[in-house]
Amino acid sequence: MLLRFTKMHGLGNDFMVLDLVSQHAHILPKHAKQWGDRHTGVGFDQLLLVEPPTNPDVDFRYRIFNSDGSEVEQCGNGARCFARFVLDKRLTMKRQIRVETTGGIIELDVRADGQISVNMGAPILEPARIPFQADSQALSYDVDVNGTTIALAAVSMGNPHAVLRVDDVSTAPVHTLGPVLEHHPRFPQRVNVGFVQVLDRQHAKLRVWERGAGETQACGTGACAAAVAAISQGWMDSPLQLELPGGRLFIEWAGPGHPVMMTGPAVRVYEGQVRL
Ligand SMILES: N[C@H](CCC[C@H](N)C(=O)O)C(=O)O
Repeated sequence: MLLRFTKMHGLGNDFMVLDLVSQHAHILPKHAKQWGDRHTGVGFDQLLLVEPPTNPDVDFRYRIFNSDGSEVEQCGNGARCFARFVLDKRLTMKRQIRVETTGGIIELDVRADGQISVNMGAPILEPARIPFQADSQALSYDVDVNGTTIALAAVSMGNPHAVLRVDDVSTAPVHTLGPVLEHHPRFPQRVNVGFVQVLDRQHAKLRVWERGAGETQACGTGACAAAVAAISQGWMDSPLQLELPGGRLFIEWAGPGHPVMMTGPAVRVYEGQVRL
């Protein structure tokens, strides 16, 4: 069967989006891996599935697969593209949308200026729920990597993140330390790895090695996790701007127990069809 899809991106973090409200198909991890290949497939960082809700209190369900085929709990840039998609496809007329993901319920606000604000929920800091192996919760943890001690923050936005402070993102070991930490045994479900360079109290640069996708042009949940780590450790204040290789995200967080608010763009690139 032929399936219609839309190719989209949020600051260069790119997605194949499938409407499984109007279309009916059983998508498997192998499809994400096959279609995610940038030479023999569509090519994307993540595959997003838009489905009817399983919960009467929300408008849709949205599932996320990395290009390595792994299904994950949350995707911030994908959430904005999801909101743009369901409006453009007239799957809803609402501009405030509640959607359930494996990582929890998030609320999206499609603003008149085209930017999309997402209530990403409160960050999870308890090690066991991230999950991250640690004797107790802390703002920063020392992790041994092949005999070298790495200081990092551990934060979940529904999906797990490690955040490291660096002096200069352009020389950060994203492609060497990133994959090693992604697979570190203290992160039993692997981890996304953010490298943040603080510029001042309200501006920073960020690069992210994503679990299951490698370095991406932007990572929404990574930006939220980096903001939580920077504010918690007294490096920065809310609201703040994070400059990623693909562009800027605006983050607000009022502290523990409060939700992280993320605002940014979502862009449609082209429509296509794939054969299942
Ligand atoms: N690679 C992530 C999922 C995509 C997150 C990212 N694209 C975002 O915008 O939040 C993970 O395995 O948890």
